[in-house]
Amino acid sequence: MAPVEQQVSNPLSTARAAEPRHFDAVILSSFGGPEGQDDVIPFLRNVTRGRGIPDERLEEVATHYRANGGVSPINAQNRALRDALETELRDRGVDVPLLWANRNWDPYVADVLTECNDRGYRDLLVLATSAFSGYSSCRQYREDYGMGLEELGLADTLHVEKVRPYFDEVGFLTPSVEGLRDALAKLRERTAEGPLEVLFTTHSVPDTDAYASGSERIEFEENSAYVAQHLAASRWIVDQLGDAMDGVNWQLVYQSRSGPPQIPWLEPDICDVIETLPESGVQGVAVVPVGFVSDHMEVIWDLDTEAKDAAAEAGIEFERVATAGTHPAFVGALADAIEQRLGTETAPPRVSACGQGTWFDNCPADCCTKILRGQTEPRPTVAQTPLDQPIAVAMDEQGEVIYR
Ligand SMILES: CC1=C(CCC(=O)O)c2cc3nc(cc4[nH]c(cc5[nH]c(cc1n2)c(C)c5CCC(=O)O)c(CCC(=O)O)c4C)C(CCC(=O)O)=C3C
Ligand SMILES: [Fe+2]
Repeated sequence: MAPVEQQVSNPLSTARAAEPRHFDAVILSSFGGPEGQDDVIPFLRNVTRGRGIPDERLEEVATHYRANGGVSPINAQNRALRDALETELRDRGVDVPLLWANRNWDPYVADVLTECNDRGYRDLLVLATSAFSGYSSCRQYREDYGMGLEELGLADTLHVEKVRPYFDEVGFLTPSVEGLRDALAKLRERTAEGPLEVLFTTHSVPDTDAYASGSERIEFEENSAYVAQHLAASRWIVDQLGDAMDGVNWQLVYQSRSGPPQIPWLEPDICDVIETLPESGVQGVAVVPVGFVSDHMEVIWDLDTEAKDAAAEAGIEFERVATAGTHPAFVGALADAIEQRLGTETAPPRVSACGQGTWFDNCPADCCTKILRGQTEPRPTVAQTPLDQPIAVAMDEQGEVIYR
């Protein structure tokens, strides 16, 4: 568990909180995935529209889905998460409908916005299945809704906000702590006293995305909110394990790179690292997909197939830790975050287990900006704090919030 002094909200977390308000509905918002062989190519075209992903990469990724019957596990996982969260909210007496929408597959964001409008839901709270700051993980969700509203002519009718990135929630990190403890115990049984390695893994992104993540007004480790948050989450998980980490090295690695080879993405790649582990005598590797919330295709293919094969090739033992999925601690943390936005009487304080304070409810306008090819300005976006408004960037030693 987090140290006791972290169990209360701090001034930075409070300064970054939006005023609690009424929402007519919560929309669990995700990536989406194909549900059969015929969906695979249309889905991949949706994902890569205007992104310059080479055709060979698309064909390669298609084979991952094809091998699984053309079905991504992600939709079933999101249905399960929606059901679990719906039950949790009902058990808490929080009366708010929970809908589900995707960026790249049915049910699409625009269709769900239309449905909300038809049902008279005007104030909507988006909850993304992504825990970290970053263009793909946070801002793009705000753009999905900004563009959807504009397309439908509903920008003045519907009001959309988004739940903050929740990478620093105890409830999000707990499943990884439990899973890593089990994985290390299993590896110990199979490797006697030899050194072990823990690889925390997340989606690689182009360097330009990584260094644009967060706001330029805030300083981050490695100059990247995306990298800094993953490092903080990984360190916190390691700290919780205590003695179980004796003789165990850890590092943050990246997976699922795409895009043309001449464009730099975050490194090192997980499989490249696994290859070199025998050189330092490592006998077993535990892989923690800290960057993902469910065991979707990028987890079961890139880790359970490719990384596992790389470990076998290197002659070392392999364990992959489960993602948060529908773990009760995670579902509870998501329900807490919703209650905080609604301002219910039972809403717990905002607690950042591994950051200086929780992230912004409404991201600064300069957060994770990305101008896509053929554009001259950022796309329409919801749920942000205008540029001319100061933001809470840090907290000094006296606990005073610094604005910039
Ligand atoms: C940061 C990040 C997350 C984590 C945050 C989050 O969870 O949102 C994530 C999640 C996911 N990515 C997924 C799938 C894909 N991502 C692709 C492409 C890309 N991802 C990127 C980044 C991320 N992606 C980027 C910078 C690209 C390049 C093109 C672009 O800028 O858009 C491509 C195109 C082909 C390829 O190049 O691989 C596919 C098929 C699935 C679904 C898995 C399933 O079906 O179970 C999920 C959950
Ligand atoms: Fe992706």
